[in-house]
Amino acid sequence: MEPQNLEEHYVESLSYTDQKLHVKNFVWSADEWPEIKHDDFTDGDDIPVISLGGIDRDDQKSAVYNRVCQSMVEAGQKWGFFKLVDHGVAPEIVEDISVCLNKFFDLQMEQKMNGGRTERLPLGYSASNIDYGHNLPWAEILQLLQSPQQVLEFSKRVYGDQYQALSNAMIRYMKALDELGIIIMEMLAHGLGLATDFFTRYMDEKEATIIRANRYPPCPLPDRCLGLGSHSDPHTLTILLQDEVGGLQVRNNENEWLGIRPLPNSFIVNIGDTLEAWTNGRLKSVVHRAVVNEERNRLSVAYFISPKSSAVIETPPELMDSGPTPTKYKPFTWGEFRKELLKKKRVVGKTALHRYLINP
Ligand SMILES: O=C(O)CCC(=O)C(=O)O
Ligand SMILES: [Fe+2]
Repeated sequence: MEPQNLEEHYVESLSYTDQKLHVKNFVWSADEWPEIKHDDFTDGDDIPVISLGGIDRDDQKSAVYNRVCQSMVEAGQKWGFFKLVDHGVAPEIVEDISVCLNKFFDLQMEQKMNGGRTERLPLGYSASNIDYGHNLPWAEILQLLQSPQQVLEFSKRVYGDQYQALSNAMIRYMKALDELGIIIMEMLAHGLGLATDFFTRYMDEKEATIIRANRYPPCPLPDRCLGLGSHSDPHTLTILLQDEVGGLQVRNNENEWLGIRPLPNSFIVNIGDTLEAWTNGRLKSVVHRAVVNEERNRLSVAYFISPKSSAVIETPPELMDSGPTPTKYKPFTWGEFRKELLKKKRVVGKTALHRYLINP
């Protein structure tokens, strides 16, 4: 069918009961149209795979611990991304959250809207992001704080007294990912020659850690729409779960888009803007996006890890450069950066950190 005809199709999966949307409402500006498809992968050209098999956190002098820390830092420098296997999160925890989130997204819109995002609380469920006006994401989104209380409240609003399956799955998953996040942050610090607790000493409170589930419905016009446009993650570290469908693409050092092949039982780990600044640009926060496909729903779950709001993001002496400008960024607190982010509707590409650059 011609794109013009497809554009007239009604998009039930992303329409609210009082707001009917058609494919044409989701067509992006032509310069953003993806040239590679959700399942275009290049053999031998993908982000590194790192295994935590045999890692003992309490034996930081061991050769294997040091080798894996080094490979994490190298991946963070070169790609900003890696796949993590043998990560120690129980398969049933991952299975459970995937099943519960897919069931949630399968509900009728009216029921999902009981947990809808409101002006007061910019979290909860939303179909796309209508307030962007144009370049609308082809995605349903559920965002919640790492707060068992908020998760329970949300589950009860959607499911009434049947709330426990979703809230239990989410609370368990968040706890497991907090633990994994600490291990990774310790290993990155160690690999950079910093005290192992250099980052994690600010991470005992989880007030600003967020879970975001994205479900991308089948799209009749995937070469003109995007699930999520090109962006970098503003937080410190992202641990992303993606199903087997494919759609995550990362921009490499040659500015080309690269499809990330789904790998069973793995997570994708990527460096956020805050960690790039904290490490004086040693670790890179890299632009990525999600493309959609004609046939299948795709689920991804991003866990955005952050320090507490009062943490000062400031380059440690070990990572300063020689020469007249030893640091690239002015110090800032995560809380201040986060407040700025919340004011913006959308951050395109990699622009959020620029105002802290010493030499813009
Ligand atoms: O769906 C994906 O693979 C990417 C999700 C993502 O980048 C995000 O939620 O920030
Ligand atoms: Fe992202």
